[in-house]
Amino acid sequence: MTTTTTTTAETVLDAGGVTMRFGGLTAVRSVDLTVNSGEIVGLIGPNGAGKTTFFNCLTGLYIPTEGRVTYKGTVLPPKPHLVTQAGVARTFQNIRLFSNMTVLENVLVGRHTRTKEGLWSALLRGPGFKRAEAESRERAMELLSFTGLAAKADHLARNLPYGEQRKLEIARALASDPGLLLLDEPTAGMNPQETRAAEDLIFAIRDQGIAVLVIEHDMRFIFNLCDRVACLVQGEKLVEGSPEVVQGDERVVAAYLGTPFEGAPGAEEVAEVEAAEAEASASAPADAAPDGGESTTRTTGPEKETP
Ligand SMILES: Nc1ncnc2c1ncn2[C@@H]1O[C@H](COP(=O)(O)OP(=O)(O)OP(=O)(O)O)[C@@H](O)[C@H]1O
Repeated sequence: MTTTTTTTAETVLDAGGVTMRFGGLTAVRSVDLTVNSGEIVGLIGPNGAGKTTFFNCLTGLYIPTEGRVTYKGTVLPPKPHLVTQAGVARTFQNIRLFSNMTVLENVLVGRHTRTKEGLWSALLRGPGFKRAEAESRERAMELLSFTGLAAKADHLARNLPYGEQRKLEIARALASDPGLLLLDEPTAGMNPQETRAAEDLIFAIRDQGIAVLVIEHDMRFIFNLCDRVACLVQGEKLVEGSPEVVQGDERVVAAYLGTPFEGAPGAEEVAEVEAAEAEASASAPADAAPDGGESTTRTTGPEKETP
């Protein structure tokens, strides 16, 4: 299903007709999605549905084969650092911290897109650089307090427990002062307590005026957190709506359980394969296996041993 999106003054992200092909594989097919200010939007879908590929198209890691992506009405440049500079920050499915740097240093790295001091100023450590450095440290410490990591500012990132490493990734993303934050599986590997804390943190980020788009497999988390949810299946947007609408949609349930329904992307191909298999097993003698091995015809009852 594709919905018509209307650009309003409130639209932060507007992705229209985004398609990404890798050779013969269409990983994302003509996906439209908007995120408005004050919103937390969820992106769900089974493994391989194209969620991360779609994120990569939004953040300049991939240049979409077709479609366009705008942030606050301006087309996003096709380079990750320029996308960050424009106001879109992200975290990754696999944590990407500088593990041998301290927690504070990791956040300072995320701050560099917002500092204007050049290389010479940094090397000569002039007054402009010192002032900018002090401001960056102050902002970084604020973010560490906001994410609950201030007491660990001097710890090496690699020594943080897993849940805190994920929080640190978020703090680092926030250091670029984004208007939109993209989170790719922020609770992956977390225990229930850490997941609840992550939920509170994302609500707090939204309350600071940052729109959020989040990919997640934990359905309870996503339906509790999001104002709107879109479900991708085999690269296409299948359903979009409120958490109540999406979780009650039989097509979403079927996609997760792997049961294709009429009209689902790929359902026709699955039906064809099933019909061909049924025809082949109907025409083959039950006790004959074409390759001389075991017959593929299965009976429903317990198999009897032949004497
Ligand atoms: N760089 C690439 N080159 C070729 N194929 C790719 C590439 N990246 C992704 N794909 C393919 O695109 C499809 C979508 O993958 P993607 O990782 O976007 O799915 P996903 O919904 O994020 O899955 P998961 O929930 O498992 O992370 C998959 O078939 C994947 O193998």
